[in-house]
This record gives sequence, C-alpha cells and structure tokens, in this order.
Amino acid sequence: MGNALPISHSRSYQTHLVLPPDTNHHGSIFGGKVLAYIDEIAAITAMKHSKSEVVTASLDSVDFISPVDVGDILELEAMITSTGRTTMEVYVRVMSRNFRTGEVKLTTESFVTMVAVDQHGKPTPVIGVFPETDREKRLFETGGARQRLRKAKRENTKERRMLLDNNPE
Ligand SMILES: CC(=O)SCCNC(=O)CCNC(=O)[C@H](O)C(C)(C)COP(=O)(O)OP(=O)(O)OC[C@H]1O[C@@H](n2cnc3c(N)ncnc32)[C@H](O)[C@@H]1OP(=O)(O)O
Repeated sequence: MGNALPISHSRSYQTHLVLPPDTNHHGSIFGGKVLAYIDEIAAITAMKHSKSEVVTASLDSVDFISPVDVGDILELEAMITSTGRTTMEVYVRVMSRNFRTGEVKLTTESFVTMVAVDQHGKPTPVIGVFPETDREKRLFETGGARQRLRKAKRENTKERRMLLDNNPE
C-alpha cells in the first residue's frame, strides 16, 4: 500500500518509575504490569505508523529475564519491524535502570502483532516500513521467519480447538 515509511517515523519511548502498587510482596514489579506497558507502547507505535485505530492480535512468548525492583526506572523502546497486509509487527524492548548505581539491565523483549482496523473494527491495509540502521535491518530481515512461525502456531491452535470441540467430555 503506497510508499513505505522509515521505521524511525513511529519509533516510541516510554519511561516509568516503579512504585509500590506496581510490585508484588518481593518488592519486584508484577509481570502483568510490564505486559500492560508493552501492549500500550506497541499500540501507540502502530497508531503512529498506520494513522488508524489498532487492536492487539497477539504477543509472542515473553520471558522475564531479570527482576525490576521498586524504585527502579523502566525504559521501553518500540518500533515496527515488519508489516503484513493489515498487521504490524512491533518489537518492544524493556530495560530497567537503577538510578543510584547507573546499572541498566534487559528485563524483557517481545514481538507484538497489532492489526489496523477501520471504524467497524474490520482489518484495514497498512503502509510498509523500511529499515535504516543495522539493528533495524536485522529485525526487518528476520520478520518473515517470525511471521511463518506465528502462522504455523495459529494453525496448530485451530486444530487443537477443533479436536477439543469435537470431543466434549
Ligand atoms: C480479547 C481482547 O480484548 S484482547 C485485547 C485487544 N485485542 C482485541 O480486541 C482483538 C480481538 N481480535 C480481533 O478483533 C480479530 O481477531 C483480529 C482483528 C485481530 C483479526 O481479525 P480476523 O477476522 O481474523 O481478520 P483476518 O483473518 O483478515 O486477519 C487480519 C490480519 O491479522 C492477522 N492475525 C489474525 N490473528 C492473528 C494472531 N492471533 N496473531 C497474529 N496475527 C494474526 C492475519 O494473519 C492477518 O494479517 P495480514 O492482514 O497482515 O495478512
């Protein structure tokens, strides 16, 4: 659809201070809170790129690599790394920063699939993206393989659902 936009056009950043209500009894952030931030920044990035409403279709598996403690600073970065007809794959990276020591750690990263929708909630075509930096190029070039994996997983899920629906207990 039309001319592509550079990935940098919609790249987004968010910074959050981790407060006590965001944390569990160990004093580290709830995984669900991090997921909510990921979903929000992915949606903002996709809206900026597509200039339309978007919905979340899926999140690839998320591993929480290191805990984030109360008082830490959470830094998120998001960019569109590839597009389909109506989908945008958004790469989100979450880092945590200890402001006292200056230590910065990778917390998690995820690929979120956002779908552009029209006023009736129907998927609508999106413009493509093109990479400029080496990092963007690596993410862009590997987008097709991730798309294929997602498709295979969806087929597998469909088959499992049919199997379960046809064999009720
Ligand atoms: C339930 C919730 O509240 S979750 C949070 C908010 N999210 C939502 O509300 C979304 C709910 N889901 C939906 O509205 C629909 O399932 C949609 C819009 C995501 C997809 O609608 P469908 O009728 O399946 O549309 P369609 O089959 O045309 O697929 C549209 C695109 O989404 C892609 N897609 C559909 N499901 C998924 C999925 N689970 N993961 C990744 N991509 C998907 C398709 O491959 C297609 O991509 P393309 O256009 O780039 O080739």
